[in-house]
Amino acid sequence: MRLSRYFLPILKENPREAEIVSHRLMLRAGMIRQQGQGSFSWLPLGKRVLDKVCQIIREEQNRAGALEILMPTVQSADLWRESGRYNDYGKEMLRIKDRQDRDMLYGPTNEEMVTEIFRAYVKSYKDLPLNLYHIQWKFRDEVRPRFGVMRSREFLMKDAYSFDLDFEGARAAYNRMFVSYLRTFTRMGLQAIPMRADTGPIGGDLSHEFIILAETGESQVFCDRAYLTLDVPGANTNFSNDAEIGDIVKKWTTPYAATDEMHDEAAWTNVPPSEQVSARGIEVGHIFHFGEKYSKPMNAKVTGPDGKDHFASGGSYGIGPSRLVAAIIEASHDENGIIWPEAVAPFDIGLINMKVGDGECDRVCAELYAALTSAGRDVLYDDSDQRPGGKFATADLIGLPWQVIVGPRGVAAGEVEIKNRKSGERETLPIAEAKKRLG
Ligand SMILES: Nc1ncnc2c1ncn2[C@@H]1O[C@H](COS(=O)(=O)NC(=O)[C@@H](N)CS)[C@@H](O)[C@H]1O
Repeated sequence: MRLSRYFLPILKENPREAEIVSHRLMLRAGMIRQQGQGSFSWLPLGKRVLDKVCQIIREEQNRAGALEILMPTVQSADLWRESGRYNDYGKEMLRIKDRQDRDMLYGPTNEEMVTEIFRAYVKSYKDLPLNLYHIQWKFRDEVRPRFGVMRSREFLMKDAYSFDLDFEGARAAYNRMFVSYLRTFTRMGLQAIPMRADTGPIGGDLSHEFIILAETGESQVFCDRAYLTLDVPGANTNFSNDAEIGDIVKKWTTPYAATDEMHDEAAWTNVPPSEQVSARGIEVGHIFHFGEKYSKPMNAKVTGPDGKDHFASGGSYGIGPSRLVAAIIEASHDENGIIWPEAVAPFDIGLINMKVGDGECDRVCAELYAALTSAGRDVLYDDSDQRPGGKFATADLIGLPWQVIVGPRGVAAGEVEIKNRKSGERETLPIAEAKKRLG
């Protein structure tokens, strides 16, 4: 992609409304634009990152056996009246009237709707286990939206919903999602720690939040240092083996970890002081087991092996893709800007032409762009008329993992400079070598 043909509204100054670094950098890097309170447009650079985050989530949900669907954002209030949550949900729910004056709402979550889908088709335990998920926009009229997309009113959520015959099956479904989350956040370059959590308006009695440690996090968390070095399940994890998955969950829930709502001071004293980590954290995922909370009032039941009817035992599993974009920046930035982990970077390489219009520089840039692109790399070619200093600042700000710097002196010697954004390491090498190294 040529920068001269892209849409990247970089801000030179720090926007005063941004209180935390991710909000500041997302605005300055031209990734988002605020459209209203807690409501944002995703501009081209931001949308590329959001899509990569969603793709990793999708791959790991599919690996764990969940099936992707897509449900509407606007829901009928009648469904929520069946579960009893229409009144309970409170002021966070955006309530709407349609032209026939029917009560509608902009979905804050989809437990009722997915239960309606389930009860319409699934009648036998032989059709279980079933886990349906979607990646869909939600609206929650947060009393205090802030920190940009970290706590917005309209936000993207992956929400998965499992259905099983009994608690044993539902616990196995919960465990599969738990392990899937460990893999998901690791692939984004994040260290997420599962913590026993409160269940709130979703309900149930078994819940874990997945928290990444960051000093700007809204949650206060306490955990054993052991979590920082546990090895994350590999791509060969057998999600069909309940025992194997259960062992992984046991390993990841034995050392102490709790959010402040669930913190147990007595248990905490059993953790050696040298092993105690008390920090701020960002909740990037939250999983719940809630049994018959929705299937019973909505009469979603299956015939069991005993020939009797059983209300499905359910769970729901949320991840915040739009929040994750901000969380990744909180976890990976420096004073010059964002440092994208390769797996979610909007482009792999920033190609910087220090002297646009110079025949040799233009030629070498075109050659490198063609070679790297045909090698499958996403290249953002800064062919703008900015001065070199401004180009370097932009490249550091938007945080692409690699920069290739093409200058007149270098090309005269048949060389270019490559720079790794994370380490800051620079290396001058022959053009052919650069193609090989980054291609
Ligand atoms: N206001 C918000 N802005 C951005 N992301 C949010 C917001 N509220 C929640 N999220 C993200 O959405 C995830 C899931 O939200 S939740 O309320 O915990 N869970 C649910 O709604 C369940 N229905 C899971 S299917 C959270 O872990 C968080 O990462």
